[in-house]
Amino acid sequence: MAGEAPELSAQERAGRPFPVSWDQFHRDCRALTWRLNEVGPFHAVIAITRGGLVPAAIVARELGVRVIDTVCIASYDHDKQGDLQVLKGISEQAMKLGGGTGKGLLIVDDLVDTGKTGKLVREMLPDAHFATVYAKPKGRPLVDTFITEVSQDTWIFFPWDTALSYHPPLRDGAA
Ligand SMILES: O=P(O)(O)OC[C@H]1O[C@H](OP(=O)(O)OP(=O)(O)O)[C@H](O)[C@@H]1O
Ligand SMILES: O=c1[nH]c(=O)c2nc[nH]c2[nH]1
Ligand SMILES: [Mg+2]
Repeated sequence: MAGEAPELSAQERAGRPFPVSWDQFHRDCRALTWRLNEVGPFHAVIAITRGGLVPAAIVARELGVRVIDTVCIASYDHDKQGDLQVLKGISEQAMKLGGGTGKGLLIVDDLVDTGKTGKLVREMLPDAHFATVYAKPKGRPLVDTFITEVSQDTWIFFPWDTALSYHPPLRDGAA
């Protein structure tokens, strides 16, 4: 409609950038595992793809868990959230390991933002433990264990989505 403000993407609404390096991400995943080690043992790790694949590999390695399954969910197209689509559900074998309710299973994702993705997976596995590396306030109540909370107006830039590039000096107006 004429005069209507254009819709802002999640990233535009989230004014503060929070870039995370591979090094930092690895350290944060290890810190997450220290906490999870007190909660387990776990029969299997369920990674919420795609972002959950990277922390799931690191956490599973540290915890000595070799059974890893995926639940494949798409919601953001870059930084715009649409309807959640479950592209692949949890395998029958992993469901069995969790007694049908997820008991003894560990769900891993890179972050919770609005909490929509986490809520959907929790409904599939109500008794599973849900861990993320980062959490924003809206999604935080859904998570059992996380490492770093960032404000809702922050956009986290993960190392697999970014590359090194030139940054102008602060005095030239760089943020
Ligand atoms: O709490 P929410 O608002 O639901 O957002 C969190 C989800 O968004 C991102 O996934 P995305 O849908 O971008 O897919 P991807 O993991 O394949 O990048 C992120 O990896 C979480 O899974
Ligand atoms: O790379 C990302 N950074 C974020 O802060 C975020 N929130 C939802 N989905 C996200 N993806
Ligand atoms: Mg994701």
